[in-house]
Amino acid sequence: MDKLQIEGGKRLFGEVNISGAKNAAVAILPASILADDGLCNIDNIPDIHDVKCLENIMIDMGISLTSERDGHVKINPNTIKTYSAHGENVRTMRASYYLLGALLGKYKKAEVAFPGGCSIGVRPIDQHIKGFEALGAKVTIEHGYIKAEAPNGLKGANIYLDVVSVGATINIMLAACKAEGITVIENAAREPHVVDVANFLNSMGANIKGAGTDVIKIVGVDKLRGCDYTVIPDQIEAGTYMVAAAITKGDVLIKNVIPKHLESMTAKLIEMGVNVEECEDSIRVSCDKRPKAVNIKTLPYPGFPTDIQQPFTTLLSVSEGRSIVTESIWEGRFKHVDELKRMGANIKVEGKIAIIDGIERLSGAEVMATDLRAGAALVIAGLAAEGTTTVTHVRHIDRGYEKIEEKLRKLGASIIRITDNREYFE
Ligand SMILES: CC(=O)N[C@H]1[C@@H](OP(=O)(O)OP(=O)(O)OC[C@H]2O[C@@H](n3ccc(=O)[nH]c3=O)[C@H](O)[C@@H]2O)O[C@H](CO)[C@@H](O)[C@@H]1O
Ligand SMILES: C=C(OP(=O)(O)O)C(=O)O
Repeated sequence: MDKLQIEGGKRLFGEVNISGAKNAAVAILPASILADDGLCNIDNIPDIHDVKCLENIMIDMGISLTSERDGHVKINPNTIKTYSAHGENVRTMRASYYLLGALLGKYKKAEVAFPGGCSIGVRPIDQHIKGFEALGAKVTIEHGYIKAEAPNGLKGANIYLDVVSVGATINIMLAACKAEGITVIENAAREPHVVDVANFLNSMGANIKGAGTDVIKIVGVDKLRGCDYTVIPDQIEAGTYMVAAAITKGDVLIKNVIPKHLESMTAKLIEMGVNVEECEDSIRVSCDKRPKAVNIKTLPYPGFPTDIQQPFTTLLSVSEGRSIVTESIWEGRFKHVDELKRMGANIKVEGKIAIIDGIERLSGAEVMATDLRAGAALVIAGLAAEGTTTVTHVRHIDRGYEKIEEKLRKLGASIIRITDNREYFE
């Protein structure tokens, strides 16, 4: 199993390019199934493990998918041979649940194994099921599979989500864009990736309005066609490099971003005394002093993203004063705290709250990535710590970060990947 070994204490300088957004790409790939004719040419697909899993699932289903250089993927979905998706790849990732909405929307039947994803708390899909049922589908759960079918077709409906759910909002959009009549999703998620998927579907000929607000209106259309599309940049990868620049007292230009998507993170860094300069499609983060403690509460967009909470916790662990972090989306998203404590952090978790008393410096240790962003948080800790940090279970990080050690090395970090006990420098 791969490990990342980091010699801490190097300030990060230079430029880093942000890849396409994981949580948009993993929805747009299954959304391409909805094309009735023509090819989907999608650019800026990140080179990450979750994308490879999804591509393999789709290829196994008979879909013609070629992944070309530089994040370009070409898809002809109409060679599909089955409406059933199963196997290890489906069960290990979260976003395989989007195959349900896409298959149901196009073929009116779908059978998909229960999804996996980060172990960050209970991850129900009741709102997805409620949405499919409101559109007229019969949904059953048997032998580890979710089966949805609508032999008489899907009909538009008004759906009020009981919780703001990214997955349910996107899955309902996928199922509804070819349903008969109008679907309205109320209390919809407003994340940039929700908007990106709506824009992709509209480029295919769908009629979706209101994405980015909490009311989305979908007027069903008869046919969708392939299109050319470019996935938005990953706001969480960008946030991760923003934190890495701040914690190492570096100066980094983070390129290929949409600064608007980063506003909640930018505001917190400025509150901490970090310098942030916004340009048109890049953001420069520099820091010349120890950041100040702040309080953070995770919320659905445009609030502070839960997915960047763990990297920020690392930064707060070496900031001056006491910070309170409230995680209000996932009840199990503090697993990185025990690992940070191995590095000397002074953090107490009480239910949804972490109380962090900043220390001067972390000390390197062997720590385990328990999930994707916990892994990123520990890499960031290693960059700032005194001595050597070894982060194990790197496969979690590889799910969502493209070439993390390569990008950090280019910024001056001392980081190597150890594979099967052999070190390699790419
Ligand atoms: C692949 C992907 O895009 N993953 C993201 C997606 O996950 P995911 O789509 O799984 O997260 P949701 O937005 O659905 O979950 C938000 C909250 O709603 C609850 N809930 C959700 C669905 C449901 O049917 N019932 C229910 O109660 C969840 O327990 C959670 O407390 O959004 C999360 C919240 O921004 C992010 O952390 C994940 O990175
Ligand atoms: C929780 C995350 O991913 P997933 O929903 O795919 O597990 C994440 O990207 O931080």
